[in-house]
Amino acid sequence: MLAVQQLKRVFKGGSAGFRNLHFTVQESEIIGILGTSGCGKSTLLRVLAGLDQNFTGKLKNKDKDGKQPGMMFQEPRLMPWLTVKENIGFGVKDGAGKEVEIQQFIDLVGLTGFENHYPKDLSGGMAQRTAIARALITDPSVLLLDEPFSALDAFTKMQLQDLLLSLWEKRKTTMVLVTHDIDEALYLCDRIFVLKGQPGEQYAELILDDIKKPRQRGSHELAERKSNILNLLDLSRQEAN
Ligand SMILES: Nc1ncnc2c1ncn2[C@@H]1O[C@H](COP(=O)(O)OP(=O)(O)OP(=O)(O)O)[C@@H](O)[C@H]1O
Repeated sequence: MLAVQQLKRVFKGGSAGFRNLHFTVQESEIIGILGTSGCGKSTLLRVLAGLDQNFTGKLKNKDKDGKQPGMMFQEPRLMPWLTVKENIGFGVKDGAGKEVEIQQFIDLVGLTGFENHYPKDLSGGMAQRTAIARALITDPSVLLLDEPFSALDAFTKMQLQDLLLSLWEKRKTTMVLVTHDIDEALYLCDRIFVLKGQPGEQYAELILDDIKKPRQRGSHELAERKSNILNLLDLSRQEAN
């Protein structure tokens, strides 16, 4: 679904981005990207999304039907003059099934009854539900998520993680999730890439597909992996010093 080889993006004047990235994302996988601040995670997602073309190396980001990735950000980026229904349907071509399809996505993300609300009348969690539906309705090859829940309170965050998981169970959408939240990555992901340095480079890959989903938050298994990741991040800090 997604493959990169020797991928590199640095900015003018040598400002850090990332370099030496090689990975492949298989259909239906959820990949986590973890790394200390400034190691190029958001830059990487922009390149994967096709929003930044100033990279070197190889990038394959379209599926066999030519579909492109979809993107979701920390803030919902809804159009304030459009209702929930109109925001979700914005990128959908007009046609006989359009209304039904929009309603299906509204139901899927738990916004039934809020179709005609405007963004200003939504909670942060509801706005992100709208953003998830808007991203998924275009049936992207891969859903790229840039810290999608980091602005939400802990309770809403867990609800939306569960929503994402239930959508994945129903639709098996391939996802790449950039997050600062190690617990979130452990709860959702099949593999986690740890980046380090400036420019960021691939430092480690953790494989979690042996732990069945839905996972138990705070379980012994996840706690063990968490301490693993913390060690990796501590090591990367020591090396940087
Ligand atoms: N448009 C730009 N021009 C110059 N430098 C940039 C630009 N965008 C990002 N950078 C630099 O690239 C590096 C990586 O930025 P990026 O936002 O991708 O990191 P990040 O890992 O997502 O950080 P954080 O976790 O803090 O969000 C930073 O050092 C940043 O200063």
